[in-house]
Amino acid sequence: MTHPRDAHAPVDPREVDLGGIRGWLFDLDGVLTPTAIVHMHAWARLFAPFLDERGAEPYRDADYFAYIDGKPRYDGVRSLLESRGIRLPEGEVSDAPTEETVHGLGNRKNEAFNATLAEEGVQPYPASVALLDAIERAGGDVAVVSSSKNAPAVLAAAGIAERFEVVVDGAVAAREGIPGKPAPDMFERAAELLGLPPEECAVIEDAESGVKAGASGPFGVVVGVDRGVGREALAELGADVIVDELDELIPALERAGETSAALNDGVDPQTPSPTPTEEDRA
Ligand SMILES: O=P(O)(O)OC[C@H]1O[C@@H](O)[C@H](O)[C@@H](O)[C@@H]1O
Repeated sequence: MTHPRDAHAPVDPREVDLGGIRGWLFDLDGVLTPTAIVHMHAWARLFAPFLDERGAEPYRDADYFAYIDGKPRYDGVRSLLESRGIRLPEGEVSDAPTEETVHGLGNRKNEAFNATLAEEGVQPYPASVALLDAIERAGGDVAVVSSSKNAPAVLAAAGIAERFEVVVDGAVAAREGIPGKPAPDMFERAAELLGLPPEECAVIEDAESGVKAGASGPFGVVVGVDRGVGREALAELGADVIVDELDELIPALERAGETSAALNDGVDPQTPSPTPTEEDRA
């Protein structure tokens, strides 16, 4: 599938035009908190022995990025099983973690995830908090858009829950029947809840499925955060700008604020200030 962003080479984070952006739609795991790695390890704890017992091709970290990262829980299970040609009964959400069903396996992984979260806790990425602070100073709106049904628990554990009035997570998507990533719908719903057109919102994502979701919607800008997917892949998927850490966007955000303040004052920000006259100095 092609989409309008395919043709664009990513712009430098210092050069990106954030002038029209009023809303910021943040993925959670791997963007605000280093929990992508907790999810990744929990999936490995599920699938390494599971595939081994079946004599299937062994589980590798690359499988996480290709089939699971960013997708709703049971979609991740289905996608990985499909990659190995394994079919299991769907089962029910209420299945015990010991059941050999799609839902049982997903619930087994969820136990592993919650055990690690409880044991180790979680701290947000400092550079992501720095960007949140800068957005707050600039008067922007923020939302979390996460496939995870554990998003509220992760936000609370990281101490950043109160920063977000809008959270569109896996539970909200299931309740409202919103298609999960890589569809753009969860991000569009978050923009709607912020009361902003998607064109005035930035999508911030680290996962393939999430960048695809951003690039296939009408969002103002798609920011790819490289936490392992790789710059080249993020660019191919349609990221407009790629960063290692989110504080790299702060200069562009501050410049956009100065530009709009100058425009509001009727001053062309491109025009250098006139040389002060003797009168000015007096
Ligand atoms: O199982 P949960 O917590 O609802 O999360 C679903 C998915 O949420 C995403 O945010 C993670 O990137 C995935 O790794 C995870 O599988």
